[in-house]
Amino acid sequence: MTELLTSAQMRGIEAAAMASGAVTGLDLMERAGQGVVDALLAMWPDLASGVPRVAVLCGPGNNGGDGFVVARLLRERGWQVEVFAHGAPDRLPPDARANHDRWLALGPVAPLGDLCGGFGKAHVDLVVDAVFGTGLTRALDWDVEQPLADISEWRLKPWRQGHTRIVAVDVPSGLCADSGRDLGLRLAADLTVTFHRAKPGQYLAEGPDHCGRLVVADIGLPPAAPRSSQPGEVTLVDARAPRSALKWGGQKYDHGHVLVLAGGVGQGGAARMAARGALRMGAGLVTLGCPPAALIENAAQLNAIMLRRVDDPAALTALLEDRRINALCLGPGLGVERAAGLLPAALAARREQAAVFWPGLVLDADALTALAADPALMALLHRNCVLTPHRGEFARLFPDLIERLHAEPKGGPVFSKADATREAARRAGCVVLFKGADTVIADPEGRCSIHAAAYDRPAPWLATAGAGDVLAGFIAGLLARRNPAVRAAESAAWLHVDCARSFGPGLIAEDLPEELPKVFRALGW
Ligand SMILES: NC(=O)C1=CN([C@@H]2O[C@H](COP(=O)(O)OP(=O)(O)OC[C@H]3O[C@@H](n4cnc5c(N)ncnc54)[C@H](O)[C@@H]3O)[C@@H](O)[C@H]2O)[C@@H](O)CC1
Ligand SMILES: [K+]
Repeated sequence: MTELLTSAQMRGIEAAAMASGAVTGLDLMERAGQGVVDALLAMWPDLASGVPRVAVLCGPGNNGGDGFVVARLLRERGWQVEVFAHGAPDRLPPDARANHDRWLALGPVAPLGDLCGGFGKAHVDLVVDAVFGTGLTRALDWDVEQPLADISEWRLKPWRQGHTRIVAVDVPSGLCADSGRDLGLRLAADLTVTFHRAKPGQYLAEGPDHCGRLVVADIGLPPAAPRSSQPGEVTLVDARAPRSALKWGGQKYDHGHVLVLAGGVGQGGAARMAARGALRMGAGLVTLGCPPAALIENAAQLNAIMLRRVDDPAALTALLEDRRINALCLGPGLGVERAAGLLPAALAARREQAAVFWPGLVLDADALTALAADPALMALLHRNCVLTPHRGEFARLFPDLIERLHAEPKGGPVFSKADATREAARRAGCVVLFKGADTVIADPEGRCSIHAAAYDRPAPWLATAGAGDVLAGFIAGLLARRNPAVRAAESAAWLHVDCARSFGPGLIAEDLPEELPKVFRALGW
């Protein structure tokens, strides 16, 4: 898992490094500026061969300080650099002020407001956005928003010659680094160079759409000791996540038995896709449990997946006497009424071996709607449950949290999807996987991770009917294989996107489980 750092955590690490005497603020600022220059030259090597014209936009804090360093380093390369600043120099923090003054020996500083209307007919190769970084505390005022908006518009003018590239220092100005929420974002970047570690806001909400390519520059801050994620931290689900799906041998009963509960006649497709997902994920056995009237329909469609009749809660309780069933999936195509009926029996299932434990339980779709309608059920959730709401289901379950998430952001850092998911998991007492292009997974102890289908992992084809049913099945499969709930959710989210990316355009939900063998092979398994 890759560590992500909020603004407050970043400030803490910087302060600790400076207090230890290992670095000074000026060292860090110089390395940050150098990191931006290195990254932009690596992305656009053609710029190095000419004498590019650059506009550097500097703000009133240390982000602006980084901008003054970039301006100086580019000027020293012989580039034509103009600097525009927002705020009075005598109010700059000391390191930013020092770099402002160093720049003054090389060139003037014009007010940011001079950019209203854009650059006119001038040709500009590169704009460096160093107005606000992690210190953004409120929405942009119009006197900052206007010039940034004007540059955005100016870029699209048909009479302009050549391409103007935008590099954002740390985050595009107006993006909340913690939440990815828009606090007056007007200028999307082609490249964002962030420092030490990426920030949650670069993966959440509006972040990925506005950062362009994301590069993390090392500025010599000490690395955190390697360890698994801790309460209060946010991590990024990375390519190490799918390891929990790896099979090491054993016979089918060693890999668990998933029971997927299905709904009535004509409603079985979603549950069958979930079951197929669980089976391909390596569960030793998968059984579909449906009402008697739907047996023929399901029997006609299933081979490796077993079929059992589950009429009602009593039948489910009886079936769960089979102690080999160690994971359940409720929701896809189940029907809200049947879900409400079966949920108490599913939640009551316990196993006693060395200690009491609960079978893994994925609650999706109709099971979430049933859960939202009956708060008493919420109290029965246990730590082997995984709730997989999309935004609408999350709103039914936690209306106050969605209201906070949708409220117009005023001050920063803004309440984020990570905050909302973490609070939901705490209340539910189980793992919550809040779906989206920015999927967030949290456990009741406050651990939180993000899986973003963005940057080098976009998966727009996943927006297709039934994709969520397969994800529920993937999680159930990994739970049956005795993965902790949070790890099952993270691995499933990663593999789900990988399947979509491996299949590519034209994907339908049925393709996702069938793509898993190819994805596993590509992982070298
Ligand atoms: N934390 C670190 O370890 C490092 C930080 N560095 C840079 O420092 C940045 C953070 O610097 P700061 O904390 O000074 O924060 P910023 O430079 O992002 O901005 C803070 C300043 O802007 C003002 N402000 C905030 N929101 C405003 C708004 N909407 N309208 C007008 N003024 C507003 C604040 O009052 C403050 O004066 C990082 O993004 C990064 O670029 C780097 O120099 C390297 C090391
Ligand atoms: K910025």
